[in-house]
Amino acid sequence: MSVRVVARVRPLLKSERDFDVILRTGASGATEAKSRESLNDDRKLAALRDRDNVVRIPNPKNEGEEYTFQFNAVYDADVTQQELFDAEVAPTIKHLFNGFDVTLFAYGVTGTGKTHTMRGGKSLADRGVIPRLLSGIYRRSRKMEKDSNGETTVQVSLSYYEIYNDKVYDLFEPPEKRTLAGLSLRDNGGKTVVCGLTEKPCTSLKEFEGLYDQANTNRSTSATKLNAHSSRSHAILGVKITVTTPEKTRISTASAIDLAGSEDNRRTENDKERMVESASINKSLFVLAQCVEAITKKQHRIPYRESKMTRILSLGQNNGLTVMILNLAPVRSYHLDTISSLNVANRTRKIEVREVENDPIFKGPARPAVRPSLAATRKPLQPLTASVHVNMPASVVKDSAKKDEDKPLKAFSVYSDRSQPKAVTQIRKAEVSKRSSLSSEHPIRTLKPPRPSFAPPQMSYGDICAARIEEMVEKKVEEILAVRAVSEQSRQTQVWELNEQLQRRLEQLEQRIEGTEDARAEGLSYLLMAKQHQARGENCSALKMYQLALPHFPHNEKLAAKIATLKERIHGKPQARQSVPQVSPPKGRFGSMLSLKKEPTLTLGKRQAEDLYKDYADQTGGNGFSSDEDSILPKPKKRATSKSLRHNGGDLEALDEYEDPSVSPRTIHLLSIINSRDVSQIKLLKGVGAKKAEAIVDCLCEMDHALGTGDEIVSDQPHFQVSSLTELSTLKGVGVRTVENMRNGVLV
Ligand SMILES: Nc1ncnc2c1ncn2[C@@H]1O[C@H](COP(=O)(O)OP(=O)(O)OP(=O)(O)O)[C@@H](O)[C@H]1O
Repeated sequence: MSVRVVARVRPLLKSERDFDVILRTGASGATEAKSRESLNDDRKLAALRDRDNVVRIPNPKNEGEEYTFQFNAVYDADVTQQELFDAEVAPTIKHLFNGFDVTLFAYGVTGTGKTHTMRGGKSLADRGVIPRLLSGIYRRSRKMEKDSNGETTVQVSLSYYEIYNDKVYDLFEPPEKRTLAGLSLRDNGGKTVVCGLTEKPCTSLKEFEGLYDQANTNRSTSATKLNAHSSRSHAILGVKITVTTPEKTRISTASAIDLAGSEDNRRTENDKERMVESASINKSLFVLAQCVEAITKKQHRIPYRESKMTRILSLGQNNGLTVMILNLAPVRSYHLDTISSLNVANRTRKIEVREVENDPIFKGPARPAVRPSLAATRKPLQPLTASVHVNMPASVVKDSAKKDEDKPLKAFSVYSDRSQPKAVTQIRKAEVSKRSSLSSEHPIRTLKPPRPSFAPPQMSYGDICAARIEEMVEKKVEEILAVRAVSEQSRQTQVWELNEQLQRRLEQLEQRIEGTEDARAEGLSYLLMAKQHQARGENCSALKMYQLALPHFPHNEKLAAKIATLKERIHGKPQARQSVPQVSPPKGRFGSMLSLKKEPTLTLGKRQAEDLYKDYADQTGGNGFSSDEDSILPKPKKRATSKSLRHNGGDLEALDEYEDPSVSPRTIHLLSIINSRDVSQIKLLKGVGAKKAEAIVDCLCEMDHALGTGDEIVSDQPHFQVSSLTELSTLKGVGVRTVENMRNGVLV
């Protein structure tokens, strides 16, 4: 069965206008919605399913031409949360209880309604797929338990985690418990599992709502220009259902995935932190698209392992049912992104998923464990006489049937591979010819010469009655099959052992390369950001990003050349350099907060530096800085000024080697944590507690105010960024020792 792909077009947002709509669906919108209102529930559902399942969008290069994409279903803006759930998700619940895994995931560009579809709003009507799914699961559980008079029990447990910047974090754990590396992944019997994930039993919908809401506060979301509550991570909710009857236990899992949306950073105007997230989101979605392409083209290598999200989603590898909800925005500003989403979804539709239910666990005496792949190719061998009869003349069959009545039933049940019946066929042939020879009284010499092991050479067939021969052959067959079964078993054991060894080796290798991969991904993120800065003409920021990328690609001549060209270009424009000293913070109070060895504005883009300079010039009546610089810049709080410039001596020299942030990935990582201003992350650094972390963030905020970039969310201006360890060591509450400690504790 293929992945079921359904498209959902969201309504226009307040800021969008009717005439910008470019997407057309087969259904005729509002009129159809009205006509559906008059129908009862079942017919409504049927009407929804019968709609024309196409999405039409103009060719961006030729508006007169239209592309048409067909999906399993298409839902317009007028389709309610309830209708979507009833049509697409409710039918999967019964499969879930029959032992099938179910995967539901929302895919689309940022701001197209994925979170609205999966989580939804607070009101009853607005609830999304996830709470409705849980409600359906609990309803069915109660019914099953009631109908079986309590003999069947259903247990539900939840896991919830996010993949943020390609690291896995447990959403049931508070953010301060997170480690920098996140949770690791492991392959377990063909499924990817997250190690150390919390699994919470959950007995009612109310309990679920409490857990889910609480966990969502731990999820990484932020405001971007395209979505005020943009998901910055992929969120995966696992609902494990254990159905226990007196005979067996069945476990199945529903995975509901709200993917982060791809972002066109020419439109988002993201800052550095959002850019890093965005690069990671875009990369994982790009890998997903590559996987989809590779699967549909039946390529040997599917790049699942290139991103944690694709590894977990395992599209086309997971058994059970998979539903992809493609979220679409109907307006022109999404034109190219919409076409690219439509293309990916269209390919996904062709991916075949094995509709295999999970094996039940039987109660009572242990049954022989048969691997599913073997079980599929093996079948119990019929008692030999039965197979012999198939090829025998009717008269002989009758005769022997009579004899069979007197014989005890054959109790053996040997399993054999389908590819092995050769031996049986041979014997069968011999049997048939023997029998026919016996019945037609043909001379014995027409028989194939008997193998020595079957009958002693001195034995004369003439002396042996048919029953005796049959008995001997059966005995021999049993012996051979028993030997085969044993050798097959030991072969299987060897294969399993080998597989396990390979698996272990693979895990070790993965652990080893994971560090390298992470570093590489980080390097790529910097490159991406550098390109974006350069495209916007922000050469200083671009240079900085290229320099940050350099340690990840140390022998890349092209990169080195790019950095050199950029440097030349920047130095060739003296006004940028000239502007820098003018915006550098005044000495005195402000200067005591930071080392002025490196001007803070160097961490800002050139354009911002110039803007900043203009701001200051305006305030001083166009004369640039006044003589009393303290009166130009807002005065920082007193406590931030107490830091003395104590780094003139040897301590700082120890850090000098790190002055250039491109020197070590460890330094870059440490600075990125500091610049994230996330107290929960900073306090986890070695030698830093909650108080110190808060003091650091306060100090950085004061720097923003001092530089006029304090309005974090609204302002397009960048925050003050710490760009070197020396600079870090001069922040309030941080000394050289602390910096060394922090740096030593960072794992990269
Ligand atoms: N079907 C819908 N009906 C009403 N409002 C919707 C619908 N779909 C989306 N919206 C609104 O559109 C906005 C963006 O939706 P949402 O946050 O779900 O997007 P998203 O795809 O999850 O974005 P991101 O990838 O950035 O997280 C929200 O204000 C949401 O309420």
